This record gives sequence, structure tokens and C-alpha cells, in this order.
Amino acid sequence: MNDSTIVYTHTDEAPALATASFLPIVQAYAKAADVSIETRDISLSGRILAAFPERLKEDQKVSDALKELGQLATKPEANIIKLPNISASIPQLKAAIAELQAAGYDVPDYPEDASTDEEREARARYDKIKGSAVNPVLREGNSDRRAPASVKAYARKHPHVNKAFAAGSKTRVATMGHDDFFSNEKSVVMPSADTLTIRHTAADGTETVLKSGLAVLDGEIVDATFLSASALDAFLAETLKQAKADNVLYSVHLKATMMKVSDPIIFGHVVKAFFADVFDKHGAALEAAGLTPNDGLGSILAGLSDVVGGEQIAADFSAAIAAGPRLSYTNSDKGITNLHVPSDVIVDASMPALVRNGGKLWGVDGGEDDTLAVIPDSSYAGVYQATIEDVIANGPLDPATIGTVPNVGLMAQAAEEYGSHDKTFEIASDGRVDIVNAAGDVLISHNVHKGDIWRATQAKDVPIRDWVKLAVTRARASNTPAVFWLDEKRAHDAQIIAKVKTYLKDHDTSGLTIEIMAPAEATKYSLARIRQGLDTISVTGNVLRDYNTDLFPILEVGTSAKMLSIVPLLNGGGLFETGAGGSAPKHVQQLVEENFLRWDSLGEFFALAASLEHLSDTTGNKKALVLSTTLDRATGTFLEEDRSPGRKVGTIDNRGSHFYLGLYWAQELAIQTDDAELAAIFAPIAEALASQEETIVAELIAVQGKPADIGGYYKPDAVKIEKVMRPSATLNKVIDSIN
Ligand SMILES: NC(=O)C1=CN([C@@H]2O[C@H](COP(=O)(O)OP(=O)(O)OC[C@H]3O[C@@H](n4cnc5c(N)ncnc54)[C@H](OP(=O)(O)O)[C@@H]3O)[C@@H](O)[C@H]2O)C=CC1
Ligand SMILES: O=C(O)CCC(=O)C(=O)O
Ligand SMILES: [Mg+2]
Repeated sequence: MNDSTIVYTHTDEAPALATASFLPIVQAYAKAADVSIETRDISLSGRILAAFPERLKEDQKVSDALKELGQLATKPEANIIKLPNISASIPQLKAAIAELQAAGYDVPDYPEDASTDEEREARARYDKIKGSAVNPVLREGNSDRRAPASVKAYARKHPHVNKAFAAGSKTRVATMGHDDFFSNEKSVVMPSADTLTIRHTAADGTETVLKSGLAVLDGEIVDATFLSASALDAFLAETLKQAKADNVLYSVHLKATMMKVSDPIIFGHVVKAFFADVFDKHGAALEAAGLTPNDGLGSILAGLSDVVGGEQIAADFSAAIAAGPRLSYTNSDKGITNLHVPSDVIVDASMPALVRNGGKLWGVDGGEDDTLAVIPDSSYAGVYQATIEDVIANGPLDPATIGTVPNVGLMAQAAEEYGSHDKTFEIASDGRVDIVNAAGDVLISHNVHKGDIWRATQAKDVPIRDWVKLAVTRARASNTPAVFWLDEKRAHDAQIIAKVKTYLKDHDTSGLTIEIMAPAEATKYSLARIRQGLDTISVTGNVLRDYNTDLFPILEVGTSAKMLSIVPLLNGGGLFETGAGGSAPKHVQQLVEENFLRWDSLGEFFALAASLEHLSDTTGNKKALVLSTTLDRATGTFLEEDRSPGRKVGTIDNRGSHFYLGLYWAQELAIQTDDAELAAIFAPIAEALASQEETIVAELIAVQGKPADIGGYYKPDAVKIEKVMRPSATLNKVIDSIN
């Protein structure tokens, strides 16, 4: 890899499809500036194959690209463009394994109950792949996500509709508020580097080490907390009654992908609570068949065909759906409920969608209705309840006039809850969990019961310092007030507040407005300001980083796909994420059915411009800077001319939008005067693209409306994808003629 290299990730689903169309353009333009673009496969299927080299034929083996990029992210020369990838739930992992096996790759089954050493080894390797397994490895820096000025200007000109809540709307959030992660949290700051042990002591005195050798640094914040299983079950039973009494839809919102250990367990509790009678009657049979509620109703129903009496059990599930409170559906046409797949309803994207839609989700018949949104842990649920209350009291937010809430998020080195997976345990028996230091002192202790979900989290000092610095830098650069969303009543936040106050003194904050507020209060404050057209930076921990960078973008600009998302890496490199949203599985379905890809790559254009600018700063490559500034201007024109993909066949889709970006970029390169060589290369390209616009657009639209074959879902066929995603011979000829 030379200095002028940008590493582009190859991921999954819609982003991977889109890249097959966009990357050839990027590579051709970058080469003219001596910038090479290399790809690395960190897709779900690629990561599975990389985990089992010994079982694969020579020509099937792939390198461990994620490991390589994780190492690169700690080096100053890192310049990585990161597209969204699948954070796989167990059902998705199993589907990907089955697809690979059918394609002749000898990867093992996912062992649900690992009993042999070989199965335990396979399970351990798969557990590293499941859930959000990519982002925490690459995110060796804190997060800076914002809507670029051009995107806000576009939204003001073309406001999307945030629907009003109907008068008397019954939509609200239900949360525990006691005996949950929020209320049971305890926290310490390490007075020196140490090695910790997490130990369970049963009521009869039997000690079990849950984790040993947990290295912590001087000044690191270590927290522990638990969610009581019995309190959760009582809460869920109550919410089911309330939803039924209010006659609203029932919907649970978790983050089973990023909180890959705790949240599938909580999801399983919800499935069991909703189908309490079915589990009373058939629980033993389901368990014997290896069908766990944690994987969702969909997996259970799919597995029933192999169970004796399965038809009766399926009928009992259907009867329970009919008798219970009305469930919300993610796809009523296909009968997919909120409880089908743990990864289908992800709180960060689903709650803003509910708010945008006037507080309504969809029921069994596809009709919309008010909803009881169940968010069991109360740490952050108040943000959504405050948003709902604000919209009910003050009407929907108007994208034409509102301000913006960018985010600076603590994220580096697996900070806080999102780094808790290797320290999360479903408690096996009543007793006590202690965190003990090397000297044998108990730092944190909790009395627990069987089934409780206990977890510890860490936040290292260097990332916290860097995050405070980033907040001040952004507040200064954008001349915008910054609010730290921290609750002094919460054990962890109290420690963070002390550090924030200390580290703010390292910076010149004169003339800046910097405040600290608890999350619900900060929500109200930011919303009150946004309504007046004012901007407020939200400076948050890792979870609220995730939540706020979907919540505010979706309300402000309709989607988080249009965000600029930069991760300045701690050691000087740059990680550039492409928007703040996910991999949009729905979009793949549409492409396969009617050869139309709705995916909007705008976030990718912003990421690329930022990456090229960073590359120019670090290598002195002036041509890269020209590429960056011209791309920025091209993106501005792209927005003004409204060239984002349409939603329906017959309009330009993702591929057509890439053509226009390529056209505007070439035109900007041709007219700029900073680099004559680049101008000379791109003048004829701009001319060829402009003069053949009609032909190219016609070629791109002509393929739409029929099914498209991409030869696989998790590991589609590269040749087929290229054919589908580059269908304009005229466009390809021009792009391939560069250099
Ligand atoms: N950085 C990452 O790697 C991330 C990965 N994920 C992963 O992505 C997967 C899917 O997650 P999910 O919760 O469904 O969220 P997604 O963001 O993928 O999808 C939610 C909806 O957002 C809209 N949307 C998102 N991005 C775009 C885009 N670029 N262009 C057009 N529309 C877009 C679409 O809805 P609409 O109809 O409203 O336009 C889409 O159906 C999961 O595996 C999840 O873990 C999720 C977030 C980030
Ligand atoms: O890593 C993931 O699973 C999702 C990441 C995400 O939602 C985000 O960073 O906003
Ligand atoms: Mg998110």
C-alpha cells in the first residue's frame, strides 16, 4: 500500500450493490490524481470464510480483512472509507452459513448447543462474527456526524413530511425505571492500571469466575449494572395489559445488533411474555427442539416443521397473536411481526420512523395505528418520550425551517455499553457478582438472581479526553452551542461529568456555550432550539451517538443516509463512514424483484470528499485536494439538481444518480484552474458524458421493471452484480477510457 491509498470496504446488501456501480467511477477519477483505491472484503460472508481457513479449498480461502483494517486503524496512515455492513442476528448468521454451504464452502453449522470441543470452537468463532462486529474494530476514534450545509439547504427547499400526531394520540414509550440497567448502575474510576476479575458467588458459596484478566488502565471508568429478570417480566406483563386496554399496537424497540448479548435475551423475554400461554404449554417441546425465543418468532415457526405436534404449536401461536394486544408488523404482507426477528426492529432507526409517521406503526392488515413503544431499560428511553411529547404539544417539526442537531460521540476503543459484550452474563443462580482487582479488593458488588442480565462496561481516559477536545473543536468551528447529554443521577455519567469538567479546562472555551444536561432535558432543550431555527451540538456517549444520529437526521432531512460521518482516529488516521444508517435489506429485495435500487449514496460522496481532503493533508498530494473540492462542488450541484434516486421504476435509481455525480464531478474538474493536467484529462470526459446524457439515462432506465439476478444474497456473484449494476455500455465506455 503506498501513501496515496484509500481503502474502501466491501460490505453487504444495498451498500455493496451501490458500490459496484460507484466504485469504478471513483477508481477512474482517483487514478488520474495518483490515488489508488483498494478494497477489502468485510462482508458477513467474507468474515465467515476468513474464520474457517482450514476447512476451505485453496481457491476458496480469503484473508482476514477486518483484522488487517483493525490494525491499520491504529496507524497514522489509515484512510478508510467504511460502508454500512450487516450486524448479524443469529437467524441472519444461520442464513449466511446455509448460503455458503450450498455454494460449496465447507463452513460448519452454527452450534446452538455446543457440546464437543469442535462445536465450542466453531461457536466461539461465530460469536466473534455475530452482531455489530465490524464497527467496534474500526472505530479507533470518536464520532463527528452532521448534516452538511448543502443537505440542510436541500431539505429546506424540498422538505419531506413529518406527520402530525392525531389529536388524542395514545402513542407513548413504556420503560421500566427501576431494577433496570439505569437504576442498578455502579461505577468506579481506576486509580491505576490493574487487572480485574468478574466473579459470581452463588448462595451456597460456590465461586465461578465469569471473566478473568480484564486489563484496565489508569483513569479508566469501569461500571457494572444489571437488569432484573423478574422485574422485566412483571414490566412486560403490565405493558401487554396496557396496550390491550389502550387498544394500541404493541411494539418493542431494542438494539439486538450492537447490544448483541444482552438485547437478544431481553427480546426473548418479550417473546415469552407475549406468548406466555404457548410457552407454558409447549415450552419444554420448543426447548428440546432447540427453538429459543431469543432468535424470534420467525425462527421458532420455521423450526416447527421438524417438531412432533408442531402444527398444533403453530396454531397456538396464531391464536395467541389474535388474542393478545395487537402486534405491530414490520411487513404485514408477509406476516412478519415485530417479534419475528430480533434484528428487524432496531431502536435507533425505528423510533424516529415512528415519530416521523405521526406516532403510528403498522398492524396486521397494514393499517396504521398508535403504538405502545416498549423500551425496557430507562437509560435513554426518556429521549423518545420527550420527543413524542414535544411533537404532540408543538406539532410536527418542519424541515423547511428547523435548525440542526449534529453529534459528537464518545466511541473510541469500544467505549461504554457498546463494548460490554465480553462482560455480559445471564446469571445462572441467585447470589452475588463482584468485580475484584488484582489485590483482591472488591470494587463493585451486586446481589443478583437467576436470569438477571449483568454487565460491565469500560470507558478509557484517552478517548474521553479526545471526545471533549472534539466537542470544543466542533463548537468553535461551527460557532454552535454544545450540550453534553449526561445525567448526574446516573453513576457512570457522574464520573464522565467530573472528567468533562476537568478536561474542558485544557481548552480555550471563551465565548462558547457549553452545557451539561440529562438526556430527556437535553432533548427538550435541543428541540425547543431547533424549532427556532437554531443549532445545538449534542455531545453524547456511545449509545446516544447511535440514537441521535438517526433521530435528528430523520426528522431534519428525512434520512440519516445524507449525513457526513467522520471518525478522526486517535493516532491521526481517518475513518470516513458513509452516512449514519444501515444496509437497507428492503432495497435489495426491490432490486431483485424489479431491478431498481433506491439506495442513496450521498453519504458516500461526502465521505469520499473528506477522505480525499485528509489524504491530501497527510501526503501533500495536491491533486487529491482538487479531486476533493471538485467533488464537493459536484455534490452541491447534485443536490440542487435533485439527482438522488427516485423510489419507483421509470425514474433514475442509484445507478443514474452515480452517472450524474460523475458528470458534475468531471465538469468541475474540467473547469477548475488549480491543476491543468486534471482539467485536460477531464474536459473530454465531461463533454462525452454531457453529450450522451440522454442515451445513458435511457440505457439505465431501460433495464428496470424486470427481476435482476445477482446470484446470492450474502455472497452474491461479482460478475452478475457488475452486469446488473453497470448496465449502460455508453457510460462504461467513457469511464473506462479515463487514463
Ligand atoms: N454503520 C453500519 O454499519 C450500520 C449497520 N446497520 C445494519 O444494517 C442492517 C439494517 O438495519 P436497519 O435498522 O434496517 O436500518 P437501515 O438504515 O438499513 O434501514 C432503515 C431504512 O432507512 C432508509 N435508508 C437507510 N439508508 C438509506 C440509504 N442510503 N438510501 C435510502 N434509504 C435509506 C430506508 O427507509 P425509508 O423507506 O424510510 O427510506 C431503510 O429501509 C442491520 O444489519 C444493521 O445492524 C445499521 C446501522 C448502521
Ligand atoms: O454497528 C452497528 O450494528 C450499527 C451501527 C449504527 O447503527 C451506528 O453507528 O449508527
Ligand atoms: Mg445507528
